[in-house]
Amino acid sequence: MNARLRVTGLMLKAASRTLVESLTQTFAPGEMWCIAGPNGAGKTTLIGALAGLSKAAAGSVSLDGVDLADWRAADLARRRGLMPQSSHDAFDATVLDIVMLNRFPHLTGWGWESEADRHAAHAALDRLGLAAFAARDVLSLSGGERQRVALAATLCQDAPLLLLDEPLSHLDLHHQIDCLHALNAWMRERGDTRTVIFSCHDLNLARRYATHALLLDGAGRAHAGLARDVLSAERASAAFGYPLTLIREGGHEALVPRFPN
Ligand SMILES: Nc1ncnc2c1ncn2[C@@H]1O[C@H](COP(=O)(O)OP(=O)(O)OP(=O)(O)O)[C@@H](O)[C@H]1O
Repeated sequence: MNARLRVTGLMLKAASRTLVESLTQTFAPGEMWCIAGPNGAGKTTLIGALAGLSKAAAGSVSLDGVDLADWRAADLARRRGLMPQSSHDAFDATVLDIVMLNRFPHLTGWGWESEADRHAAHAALDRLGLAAFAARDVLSLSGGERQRVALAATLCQDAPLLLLDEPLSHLDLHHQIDCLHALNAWMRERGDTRTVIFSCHDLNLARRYATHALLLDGAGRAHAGLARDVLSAERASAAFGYPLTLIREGGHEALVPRFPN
């Protein structure tokens, strides 16, 4: 089961501002894409359009050759998972129940969860080091713990296309790396049939873990390609309006700001 997302001539606007002028790109199975760019560049807007939640000013987005607007909601939910930037919990619920909610597209018959759904939820919690949290009230979690639960829920949906809006924003470095490892492992175990698209402000994590990057410059331009080519010191400096330099040390690379003296 894989998914091929195709964007053709996509134009995105916010009021009178053009966020993306014209984007044509395929997001293929086995690829992990990072959407990067300065605040307000349009990362969340783009993810909304890729998910089929918001309408573009022009162009189209198709999944497996079918325009997103033509998908039945239930079928689309089995094909793409979306992790929004934040989760708002209004009621008490256990972490396990929250994760299990994302099995909804797979339920059949009377809509009761099966043993397989329960197993998938526990496996997703295990994958993100959250097994001990299964019975905890979701309202008692810290921001970072809640974010990892949201990622576990999205993985539990087991859709071929995952769209993750800043999945690492509340996490410390250790958990950021653990989550990217977990995503990588999830993709590999499924024979690189899955496509992951996530937005992220940490260019070094993106360079290390993403196969591809889409860099929005906030002025309508979007650079797409292999992560290390797109997130170069030159391109990133221009997009973020701050001089960056690439340093190399013992086989590691990092983009660092050139702080003024
Ligand atoms: N209804 C609206 N009217 C005017 N501008 C809007 C509206 N909705 C969104 N915008 C603007 O669109 C731009 C893109 O927003 P978006 O949330 O996609 O940016 P982002 O790249 O995800 O930013 P961040 O890194 O801060 O999360 C922002 O400048 C935002 O203020």
